[in-house]
Amino acid sequence: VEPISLGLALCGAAASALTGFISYPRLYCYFRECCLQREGTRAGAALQEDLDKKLFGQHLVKKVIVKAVIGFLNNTNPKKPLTLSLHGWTGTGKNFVSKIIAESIYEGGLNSNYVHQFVSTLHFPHAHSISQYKDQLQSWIRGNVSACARSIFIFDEMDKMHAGLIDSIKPFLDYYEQLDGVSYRRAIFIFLSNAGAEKITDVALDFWRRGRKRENMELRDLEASLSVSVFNNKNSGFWHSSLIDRNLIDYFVPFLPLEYKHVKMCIRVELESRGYVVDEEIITKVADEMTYFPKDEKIYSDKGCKTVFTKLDFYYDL
Ligand SMILES: Nc1ncnc2c1ncn2[C@@H]1O[C@H](COP(=O)(O)OP(=O)(O)OP(=O)(O)O)[C@@H](O)[C@H]1O
Repeated sequence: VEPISLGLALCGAAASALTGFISYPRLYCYFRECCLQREGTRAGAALQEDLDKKLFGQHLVKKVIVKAVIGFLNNTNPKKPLTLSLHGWTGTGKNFVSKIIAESIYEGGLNSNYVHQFVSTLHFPHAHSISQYKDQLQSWIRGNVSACARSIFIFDEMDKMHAGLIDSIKPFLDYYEQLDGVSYRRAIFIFLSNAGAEKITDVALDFWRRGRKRENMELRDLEASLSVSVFNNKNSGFWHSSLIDRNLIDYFVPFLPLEYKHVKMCIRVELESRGYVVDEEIITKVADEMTYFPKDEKIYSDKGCKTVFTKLDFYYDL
């Protein structure tokens, strides 16, 4: 074969491979991450499985998240983006659940090019720069949703966000078909916050004191009062926010404070994932080292499952 015809043949092969890639986008996405990579049933199954296996003590969260996210992914014509506001005590799984949602839709999870995380104290630290942050946030979201309709935005530490900043994204969360040629209706916005944690704890404690089972707690026991308390909380990032006022938050998701037995479950999973032998004595020792509230009953871990992992290092270094 002459070099020139070999060259042509190779070009032909490359071209047909390229056409193959273009006409088989799924194949292309097998090698490179794609927007809308995993949808509907596949993403839903992954989400359900991960929540069932990995998330402890949060029956309400499982129920709401599965229903909200799967329903949204299966909807071919959503009227607005999905907006979830996750609330609860520290270490109860808010970041963990957002990671699970991201991983169910994009294999790369939080590292995916289509998943964007904002941390208030890191990305929006200065009160005097709010107007600049508002512009940046809008153009950042516009740019990313133009590139991929199924973009996921996670706003951590909402309670530390300066009041008013989050309202700058209101147009994107509303029921518009398009804004300047961009449709935001397939995007997902997740807000994380400790605001409302006291309210959730009060309801949980009340249940416990009345001898009722935690698992019998229903969303309606919490959701309405949670949204009101977040709206009226000056340190919630949602203080008098038009996002709540205009009902643009689809779900307020309450994370219950974790009990001693849940802390033990977290430790056990961590031991298994590190490949250590599961030693019940160590699990009990680490769980006993955590502090629990309220002062008298000592039911809930005041750091949830946070810090149990570093405590484990101590035992296994000995
Ligand atoms: N309910 C839970 N079930 C299983 N593991 C959990 C749960 N809650 C927390 N964890 C474990 O503890 C770690 C820390 O929790 P996470 O970062 O999700 O807490 P958080 O609610 O976001 O806290 P903060 O409000 O302080 O940001 C998680 O990565 C996970 O390993």
